[in-house]
Amino acid sequence: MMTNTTNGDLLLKNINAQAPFPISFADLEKAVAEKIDAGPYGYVRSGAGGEQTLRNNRAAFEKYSIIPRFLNNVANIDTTIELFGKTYPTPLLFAPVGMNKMAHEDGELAVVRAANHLEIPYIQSTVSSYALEDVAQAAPNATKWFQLYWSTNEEIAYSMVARAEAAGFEAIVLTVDTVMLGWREEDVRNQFSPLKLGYARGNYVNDPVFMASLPDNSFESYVQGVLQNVFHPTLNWENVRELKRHTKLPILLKGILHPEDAQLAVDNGIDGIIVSNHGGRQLDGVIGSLDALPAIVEVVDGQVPVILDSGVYRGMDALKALALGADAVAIGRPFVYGLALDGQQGVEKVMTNLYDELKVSIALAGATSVKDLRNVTLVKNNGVDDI
Ligand SMILES: Cc1cc2nc3c(=O)[nH]c(=O)nc-3n(C[C@H](O)[C@H](O)[C@H](O)COP(=O)(O)O)c2cc1C
Ligand SMILES: O=C(O)C(=O)c1ccccc1
Repeated sequence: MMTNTTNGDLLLKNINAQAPFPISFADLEKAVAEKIDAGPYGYVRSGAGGEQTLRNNRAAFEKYSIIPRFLNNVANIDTTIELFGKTYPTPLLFAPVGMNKMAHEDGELAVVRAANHLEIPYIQSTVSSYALEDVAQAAPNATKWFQLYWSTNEEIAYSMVARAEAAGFEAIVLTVDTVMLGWREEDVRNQFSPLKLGYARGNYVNDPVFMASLPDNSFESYVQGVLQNVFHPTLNWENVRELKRHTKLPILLKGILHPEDAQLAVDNGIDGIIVSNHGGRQLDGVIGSLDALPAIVEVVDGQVPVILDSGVYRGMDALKALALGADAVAIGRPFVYGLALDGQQGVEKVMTNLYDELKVSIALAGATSVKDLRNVTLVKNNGVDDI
């Protein structure tokens, strides 16, 4: 989308807002901590183990600085991107986040409506509160991708993929970093398990293959069935090749951090890569996802799109990831906080603020488009490394 930056309204509309809405990630987090219970809040906020990965994500963004260029006429900037042959007005995506009823009764329905309104691709989780068919019906025109958690019983995985195809989802995102749940101490502290509380029901109770696999229709059998299937430590490249044979949709792998895995993904005919450490929620002590990006961009070399998530909390973070070669960025916790605070409207506010800051930042860096950001000069550690 060509955006005119001369109207000066981007910040004033927030300053003049009737009901002030938190704008920074820290303020969003604080407001949500005051609004929802400690269990769900801790579940969303926390990282695995000692939260080193969570800190590494932020540290990676904080390490980079821009050396801007001026006198470049930045009155019109183009924030459009293209993915799998479709054009989108912003380089943002909704990362797949499960169990949205933890944040708001409208859950994924509110988020996909926001995605539709803002023309931002929506990635629905396997462990969503609402079924993928209901999400599709809530926003038939939104671009929707389906995030697949492999199932121990692979027929369940294929059944969900077939349902997603039938419901108009346009890509499959196979998450590879969650073959079992990370070591999450905050949830132990709070004795909180959303899976056991039934928040992940949507796609499972509506799946004929899953339901036929249960001994009976009790809630306990359902919970046991999900736990047995959603964690799938045997996942391997042969499964990826099989999945490819089961769908015509493009397949992305989410959670790639090593350039050799990125190379294997391309060699196996994968259509896109999401560089991610799951927002620091899986393995602790992992490289910040932004720090993993450059080596992956190098081996992928434009053959397939590279999307980044984990720690993108403001427009300037998105700018840095795009400047380092990401084709788009996906947003996780910030939209969940918007959802918790004000449903669909809250999601729209959070994503709009992120986008508005990105627009201002592209212009102030002296660039005129997302592609042009690749030419922006970035330095690490304030440029003092070589001194
Ligand atoms: C509450 C919560 C639930 C999540 N559920 C899923 C999921 O079901 N599938 C998945 O692939 N990633 C899931 N993620 C990870 C996100 O897709 C994304 O990788 C991560 O949130 C990005 O980091 P950020 O929160 O720092 O933006 C979840 C993240 C959160 C915070
Ligand atoms: O909480 C998560 O990050 C997540 O991805 C997940 C994975 C499996 C079951 C429930 C949630």
